Amino acid sequence: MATDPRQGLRAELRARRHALDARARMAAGQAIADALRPSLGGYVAGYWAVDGEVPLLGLLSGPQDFVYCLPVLQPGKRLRFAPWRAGDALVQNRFGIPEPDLQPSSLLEPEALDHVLVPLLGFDGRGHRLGTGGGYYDRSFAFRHQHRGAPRLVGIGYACQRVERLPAADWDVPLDLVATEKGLVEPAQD
Ligand SMILES: Nc1nc2c(c(=O)[nH]1)N(C=O)[C@@H](CNc1ccc(C(=O)N[C@@H](CCC(=O)O)C(=O)O)cc1)CN2
Ligand SMILES: Nc1ncnc2c1ncn2[C@@H]1O[C@H](COP(=O)(O)OP(=O)(O)OP(=O)(O)O)[C@@H](O)[C@H]1O
Repeated sequence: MATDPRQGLRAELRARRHALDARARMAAGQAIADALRPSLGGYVAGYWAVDGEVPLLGLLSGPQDFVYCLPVLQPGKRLRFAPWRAGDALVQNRFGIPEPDLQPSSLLEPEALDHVLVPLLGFDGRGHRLGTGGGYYDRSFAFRHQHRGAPRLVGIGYACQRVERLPAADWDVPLDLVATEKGLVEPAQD
């Protein structure tokens, strides 16, 4: 949307992320994987990092007490999720992001997940998130407005993506936690 006041902020936050070199990104991904691993179990949705996002593949090395899943685009700008292990088949979606090549009947609904590692461009201390602007996560996890149970939504970002306060929209689904290379951020109440 050309008039979305968040667009300028998205460009600024994207530039901050691109300023990090590959080494810093890998180190951040490893630190975040190490910090989160002990708390993970069941079905865990990750993502295939693109555009300088925090890489999560560190989660897949070493012992794993959870089933790692990747998002799969659905009609209506929603997401479902597919278990994925290194070596499993991938196809590119319309944004050029690899996703598992599974029959629709094998995909998991968002409600079936235990933890969701949510990619973000920006976050604030209240657990509000700025994403790429498609509303995919907000739409898919809108049920969290009604009940605060599982899945646990964990934003994944670099510390430099924190802003003082994001303009919150009605449809924003707040994060339960944000993980950065500098540690875990527990959202504060207003
Ligand atoms: N790694 C990763 N996977 C993800 C997301 C994400 O943010 N990161 N998503 C999080 O939602 C979903 C995909 N959402 C996306 C939304 C917009 C664009 C994008 O590039 N938009 C272009 C416009 C392209 C077009 O409309 O054809 C743009 O903004 O310039 C990409 C992915 C699911 N998978
Ligand atoms: N629950 C919902 N139902 C219908 N539309 C929604 C819902 N949540 C978000 N949207 C729509 O999605 C659009 C994009 O939302 P927003 O800018 O918050 O995306 P985002 O969180 O940055 O993106 P993403 O989750 O894909 O990374 C908005 O125009 C909004 O109207």
